[in-house]
Parts: sequence; structure tokens; C-alpha cells
Amino acid sequence: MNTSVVGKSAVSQFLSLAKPRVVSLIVFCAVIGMFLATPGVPSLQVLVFGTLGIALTAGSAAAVNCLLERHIDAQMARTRGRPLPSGVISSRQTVTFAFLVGGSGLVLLHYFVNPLTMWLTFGTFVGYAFIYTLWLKPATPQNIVIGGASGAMPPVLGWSAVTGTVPAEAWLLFLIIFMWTPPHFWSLALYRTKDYERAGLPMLPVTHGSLYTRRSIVAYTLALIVVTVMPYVIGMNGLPYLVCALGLGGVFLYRAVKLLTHYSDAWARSTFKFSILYLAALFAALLVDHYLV
Ligand code: HEM
Ligand SMILES: CC(C)=CCC/C(C)=C/CC/C(C)=C/COP(=O)(O)OP(=O)(O)O
Repeated sequence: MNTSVVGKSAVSQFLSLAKPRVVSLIVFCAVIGMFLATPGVPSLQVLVFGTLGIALTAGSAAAVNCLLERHIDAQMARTRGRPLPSGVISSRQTVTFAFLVGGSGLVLLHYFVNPLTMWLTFGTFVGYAFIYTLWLKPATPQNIVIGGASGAMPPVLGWSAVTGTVPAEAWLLFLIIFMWTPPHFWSLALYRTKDYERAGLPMLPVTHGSLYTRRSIVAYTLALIVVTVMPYVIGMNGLPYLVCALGLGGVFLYRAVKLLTHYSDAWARSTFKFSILYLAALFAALLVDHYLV
């Protein structure tokens, strides 16, 4: 996506700092974590303030990432139109925005949800905004595998918002997003390799080449399918979920294998887009099945 900011209103420029589309899926997964945590329905207070708190903190993390990566973003075609590299929003404004938005999110979580959720969300914020962005991303091609742990936290945050605990079921949902992240990101990195090379970032296709990356995508997609069967195996979800998980997984695997055997940028791009649809549909299936069985 070309995130050009020219002609946008001030509000939408600040909004774009918070990566609203990525954050929407993050919040979607967190909310489903809330519903899965209880046989009934979460309280309205947890639903409203939990969702708001997680969304604001995630948006703030994205803004900090935009701030810390403004020079790298300026070198990549996909990101050079963002508000900071294009000079529409200043670093100081971004710091203020991130502080106010993230601070409000954490305060809401602490006072209207529970301190555990606030601390877990704060840890996730630090994990993405600082550990991934500053340290892992420029250091190793495993950056997004390790850093994916932050992106995988939303259902855990949702679960802890409702119960104040994080049992094995919540970590299983974490594991699903964790295994999904490499095929999600590496599909994009395959057709954006030149961008990452130019910016000097050691993404897997840059350091290990296209073939190795495509094999890794197949491997992680297989692992993802195994992990998505687990909610059925442990009795957390029923047969309707299993059918959806295997159907979606089958399509993902077909895409991954075709990416390996018949590579094209267009196929990589459409597989990246599919990965987003996949995660949304899988979590929707977890939710619907939860109330069916
Ligand atoms: C380390 C983990 C992750 C990495 C490295 C990563 C990387 C990316 C990149 C580079 C893009 C393209 C963004 C753009 O063009 O502006 C993207 C898009 C996206 N990602 Fe991820 N992602 C990660 C985790 C996640 C997670 C956890 C979710 C949601 C649960 C997610 C959801 C999305 C969505 C919805 C988009 C599409 C955004 C749009 O259309 O503007 N990603 N991701
Ligand atoms: C508090 C909380 C719930 C935080 C969630 C963490 C979070 C926002 C994870 C999203 C991951 C993400 C947008 C990765 C983009 O990778 P990138 O930053 O390498 O992509 P870019 O090249 O587009 O900047």
C-alpha cells in the first residue's frame, strides 16, 4: 500500500501514524480472545475499556515505530509517503501523540480492566516499539520471528482482560498468530526485497535469498496448520471450527507451495493479502464455534 499523506487532513495524518489497518486486526484478535475466555459474555466495562486500551496502546506502539524508523522509511518506496519521512508531522508531534495516546490506553487498562492486562500490554508495547524496532529488526533475519511474539499477544491481552489470568488456552491463540507471522511477513518481503536491501535491513529474502524464504514459508504454514488444529484437540473448540481451520489452512498451504514452485511477485502479493484474510477468518471461526458448541 502506498501510504501517501498528501492532501490528507491533520486528523487522518495522525491516524496513519497509528497504522490503523494493522491495529484493527490486532484489536479484532484481542476482542475474540475476550469472548473465548468465558462461556458467557464479557462485561460491557471490559469490552469497552479493554478494547479501547489495547487499541490506543497498539496505535501508540505503531507511532513510536514510525518515529524510530523515519530514516529507514524514507528509503523504501512502500513507506516513504508516511507522515514523518514526508515531513508532514514532526518528531516532536509524534512523541506527544504517542505519549498521550499510549498513556491513556495504559491508564484505562489499569483502572477499568486490571493491572495484569495493563502490564502485559505495556510489555507488548516495549516489545514491538523498542525491542523489535531498534534491536531485532536491524540485527537478524529472524527479527520478525522473535518480534512476532509482540504481534501475537493480542488474544492473550483480551483473555487476561476478562479473567485476570493467562491460561494455556490463551497461549495457544498466541501460538497461532506467532506461526502465522512469518508467512504473513515473508510473502510481502519477497516482492519488496529490493526495498529492504536498499534500506540495509537483513530481512530473510535479503540475507538468504528467495528460495530459502519460500521454503521457510511452506515450513511455517505447515506448523501453523498443526497449531490451528490444537483448539479442537484440547476440546476448546468443536468440529465446525476444525473444518474452517483445515479449509483455510489448505488454501494457505496451496498458496505457499505454489509460491515455492511457481514464484511471481503477483502471487506473493496476493498471498500476503490472503494471509490477512486468513487470520481474520480463523479468529471469526474460533468465535462463532465458541457459541455453537
Ligand atoms: C512482527 C510481526 C509483523 C510484521 C513484521 C508485519 C509486517 C507487515 C508489513 C510490512 C505490512 C505492510 C504495511 C504497509 O504496507 O503499510 C503489514 C500489513 C498488515 N499487517 Fe502485518 N506484520 C506483523 C504482524 C501483524 C499482526 C500481528 C497483525 C494482526 C493481527 C498484522 C496485520 C496486518 C494487516 C491487517 C496489514 C494490512 C495493512 C494495510 O492494508 O494497510 N500484522 N504487516
Ligand atoms: C500494545 C500492542 C498490542 C502492540 C501491538 C504491537 C504491534 C502494533 C504489532 C504490529 C506489528 C507490525 C505493524 C509490524 C509491522 O512491521 P514493521 O514495523 O517492520 O513494518 P513497516 O516496515 O511497515 O514499518
